[in-house]
Amino acid sequence: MGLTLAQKIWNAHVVRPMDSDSDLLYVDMQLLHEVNTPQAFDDLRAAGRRVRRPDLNVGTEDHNTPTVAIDKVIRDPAGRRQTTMMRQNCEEFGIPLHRLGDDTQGIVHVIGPELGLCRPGMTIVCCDSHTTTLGAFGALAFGIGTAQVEHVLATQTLVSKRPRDMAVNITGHLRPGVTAKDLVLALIAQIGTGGGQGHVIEYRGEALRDLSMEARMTLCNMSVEAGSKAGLIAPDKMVYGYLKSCPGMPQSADWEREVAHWETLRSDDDAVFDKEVTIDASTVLPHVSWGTNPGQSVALDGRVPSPLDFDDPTERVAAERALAYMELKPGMAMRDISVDTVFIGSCTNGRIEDLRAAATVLRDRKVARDVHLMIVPGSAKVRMQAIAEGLDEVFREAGADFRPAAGCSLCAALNEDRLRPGQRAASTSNRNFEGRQGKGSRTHLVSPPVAAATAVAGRLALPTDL
Ligand SMILES: CC(C)[C@H](C(=O)O)[C@@H](O)C(=O)O
Ligand code: SF4
Repeated sequence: MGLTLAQKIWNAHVVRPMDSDSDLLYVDMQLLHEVNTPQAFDDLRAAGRRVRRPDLNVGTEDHNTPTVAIDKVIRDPAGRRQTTMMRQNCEEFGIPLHRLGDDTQGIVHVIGPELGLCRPGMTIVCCDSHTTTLGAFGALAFGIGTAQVEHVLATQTLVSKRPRDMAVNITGHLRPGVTAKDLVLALIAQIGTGGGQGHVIEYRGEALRDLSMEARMTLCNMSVEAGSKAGLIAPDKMVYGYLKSCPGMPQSADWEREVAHWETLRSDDDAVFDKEVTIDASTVLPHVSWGTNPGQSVALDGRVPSPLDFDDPTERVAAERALAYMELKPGMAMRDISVDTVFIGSCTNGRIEDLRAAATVLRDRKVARDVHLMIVPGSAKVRMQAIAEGLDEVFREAGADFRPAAGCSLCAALNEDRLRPGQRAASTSNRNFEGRQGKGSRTHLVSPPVAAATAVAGRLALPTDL
């Protein structure tokens, strides 16, 4: 029987089997940020251990860091403490750190690719659930907890449960104006937030070949919102083209050899997946979430559903609760929902292509008077690129708040950027749980073009509505 891509990568990294369902895996790269890591370093220190391969660990500062006044002391005490510890820990253990203010700093999942830290066939872990993003490069990349971080620091290996395999077959092609964000929201609405539980999703199908690296990263990023361990896409020319210009890549003959190896990284024709679903990309419309999990999403053309629309009792109760929290009435047109905040950023949609898409909509237009449009680049590099292309001018002219520093910002409200209770945002991020953007805040997940159009209209809107 043939093997799936995920199985091939997994098998190539098994140091030794542990028990019937888990293996000790070699980890090619561990990425770190300031949340969830201080404890791992403390425990390492307490056990008198060193970091086995400081060269295969890389840190950044992203969750707690401010996006304004970055030259001042971080005001929030928790943020200040975690960032300080990150700096001390990386210094003490010899791990390279991309600090706030550096040209290479940014959200961990955005800088990983930029710095050429992820290549096809690698195993990559990070103390963060959206590590799945890096599956866009044909790597097996997933989030781990604090105790596992310590284990990887000490040994560069990890005990992990063998995942099952799920194929998401994407047929057809996305319509103009429909993005990878819409595709993944539609997928999660179809399979549910537990649809990928225990599985690695491999996205397959011709439609993928049209998708840019940014779009593929958006898709893989949100795989975790379907409950999956990882999401990946077999590498192709698009991946090689992206990587070619990244730092540290092999040159000439070595590069050719590497590419020849990457070409073998695909599922065998007779590989068997434990689960398989199909989604026709040509039927996907721009999507927006109405509830408090990413699966509670509908087409923007649609209406807020009624709990009675759900046959499953658990889903019905969840819908009732979500509608109460979101203060929405069944049957209301999604387009009639007005917002006071729009956030464009995060590891889902804070890349240059996302900022370009927003700028295309905002050019020669103004943000609605009562709306605060906050645009936070995913990395310092994205920010510099946006400025080089004059996007910052477009944002300023439109009345948007283009932040001078990169980070997670309003995606998780772990720094000073947060909504007040009752505020409502359209957000290009990935999670819309209760209180995600601040206590009592309400979030509608959208794509970058919809976010920009919504900022102009003051209510959920498509660019074609303007
Ligand atoms: C803080 C971090 C551990 C968390 C995650 O794991 O995803 C965060 O990035 C998030 O998006 O909620
Ligand atoms: S941008 Fe949001 S989802 Fe991504 S790592 Fe940061 S907090 Fe998590």
